[in-house]
Amino acid sequence: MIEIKGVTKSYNGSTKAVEHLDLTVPKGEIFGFLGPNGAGKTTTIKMLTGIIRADKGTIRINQVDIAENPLEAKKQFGYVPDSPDMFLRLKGLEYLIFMADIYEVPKEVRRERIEKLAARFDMSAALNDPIQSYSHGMRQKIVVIGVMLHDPSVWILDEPLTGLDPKSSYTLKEMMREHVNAGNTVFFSTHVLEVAEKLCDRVAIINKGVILFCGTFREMQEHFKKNGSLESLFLELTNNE
Ligand SMILES: Nc1ncnc2c1ncn2[C@@H]1O[C@H](COP(=O)(O)OP(=O)(O)OP(=O)(O)O)[C@@H](O)[C@H]1O
Repeated sequence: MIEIKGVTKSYNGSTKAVEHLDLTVPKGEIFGFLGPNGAGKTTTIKMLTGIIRADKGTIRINQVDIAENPLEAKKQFGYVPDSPDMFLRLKGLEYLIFMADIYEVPKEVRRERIEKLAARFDMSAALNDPIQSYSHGMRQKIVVIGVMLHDPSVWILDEPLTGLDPKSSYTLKEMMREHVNAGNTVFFSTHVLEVAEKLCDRVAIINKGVILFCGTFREMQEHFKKNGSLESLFLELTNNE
């Protein structure tokens, strides 16, 4: 479960990237975070994951406050950033072992999980190659596998489907659904309305750091239809597909 209350963040003391954000994502839900470029999605995700601190407000993951108890809070979630270009000199397998070590996944468990997840994402044959040699989609997949290795209950994914081929994208979406069906939480950002429509139980729309809507996709469509001033934003999002 994710609870964001009264969260505000400015950069350089002036640019308000996020203002008075309130959001609760319960267990059992895939939650889509939508918004145009520069809306505040990545800033929110960086605060959720403890990479940057909120100026005001509280963020709790499974009841654990990210500012007060960061280590315990970080054990609750797995995070896939918007850019998977990291640890490029490591081989895929070395990266996964590194992730398993950090999260103290026992040796027998990690081997089984690596085999299973690599097979599911068609990555088994690439595990002994350096990440540097991977395509964008393969880098994305190795990061996703690394996150899933410690089996966190909350997944926080920043544009996770960008660059994935249709089969891997299908696999990841299928895994998101399985994860929430098992009583867990998935929070992900996207520009793509179609993905949100098909996959999310609820969505929020953020623009210029402010939440404009939170509810089901169908409710959102109704909301935008009724509110003419929001129509252009809706079109902007649609045009990003
Ligand atoms: N490190 C930073 N320093 C100063 N301003 C920043 C910084 N990071 C983000 N911003 C500003 O904060 C606002 C929100 O940016 P953010 O990256 O959170 O948006 P986003 O919704 O993730 O956009 P995108 O979809 O383009 O990734 C923007 O106005 C951006 O220019």
